[in-house]
Amino acid sequence: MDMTARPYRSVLYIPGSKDRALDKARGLPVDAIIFDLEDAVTPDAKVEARATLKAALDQGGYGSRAKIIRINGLDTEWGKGDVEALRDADADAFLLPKVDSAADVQALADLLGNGKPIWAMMETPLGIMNALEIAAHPQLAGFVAGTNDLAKELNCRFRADRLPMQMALQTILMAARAHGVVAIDGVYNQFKDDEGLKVECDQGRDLGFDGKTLIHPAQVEVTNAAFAPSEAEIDLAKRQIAALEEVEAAGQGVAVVDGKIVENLHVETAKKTLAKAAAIAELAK
Ligand SMILES: CC(C)(COP(=O)(O)OP(=O)(O)OC[C@H]1O[C@@H](n2cnc3c(N)ncnc32)[C@H](O)[C@@H]1OP(=O)(O)O)[C@@H](O)C(=O)NCCC(=O)NCCSC(=O)C[C@H](O)C(=O)O
Ligand SMILES: [Mg+2]
Repeated sequence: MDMTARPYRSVLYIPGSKDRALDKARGLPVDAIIFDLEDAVTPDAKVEARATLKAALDQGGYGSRAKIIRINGLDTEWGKGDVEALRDADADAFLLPKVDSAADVQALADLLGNGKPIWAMMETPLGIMNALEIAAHPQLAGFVAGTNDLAKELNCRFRADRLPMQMALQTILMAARAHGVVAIDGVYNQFKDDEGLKVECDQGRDLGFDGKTLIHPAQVEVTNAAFAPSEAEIDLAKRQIAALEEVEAAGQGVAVVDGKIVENLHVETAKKTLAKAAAIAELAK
């Protein structure tokens, strides 16, 4: 699967130890799943979770959802065993927590030995400061913002506007875009607060994130809507493309739509909007 051309609006964490949640996810309209062996699994359940997760992946039923396995850090007692147990599992990528540098990504690449795409949790101060070299690693395909760990490391407060996080979030995005990797926003912890979730989704979308990580099925609908092109955006994209075609036929390079200029670069964005809408429609089939 091409991991960069597909939608990643909703990316749900599922504890790899929980049979019921692993089963529930087969019917949820999420774009991607992170099968978690790290923070969602207690230390006493970590070894057993590998077999539980392997059995769920062997059984399949996750359809077109991207399947990403989050292992424990390679500096923990479980990381290496997670890779050994799951390197051949039916998954699209491996997600490494608390990545500090490109060397951490290389250590996982060496251990995997199969060229599988690697995603990085961006959630440590060193990781943020080294975002560009991490994104440049040839096996690196995606970034996930770990805003809980970041808040812990920064000793910052949780605010609705996420002001203390902005430098980190934007650095993650800059590095991701510089190297063409996917960028997914962090989780919203109050999983019963749809209004707050919507505000945070809209901020993440405004910043440029491809989607948001989620902790509960109740968060899927709001998130899918927030990260999909709206009807108004699709309509505008179509009109921009048509308007530029029209002026180009008359030998000009600038059109005006709704009082704003439209040039080739705007049409590139418009075409991406339509392609994303089409990809989302394809996933829903
Ligand atoms: C938060 C939860 C502990 C709540 O669980 P629970 O009380 O069981 O919720 P519900 O009773 O409302 O569940 C209803 C049904 O939905 C299923 N369910 C719940 N959560 C999930 C899920 N994540 N994926 C799939 N299915 C789920 C339940 O099984 C119920 O099903 P059924 O009985 O058949 O109706 C729980 O949601 C949870 O554990 N969430 C995941 C927490 C998690 O993954 N944490 C780690 C990731 S966050 C993080 O680490 C981010 C990053 O690293 C950072 O630093 O920020
Ligand atoms: Mg974390």
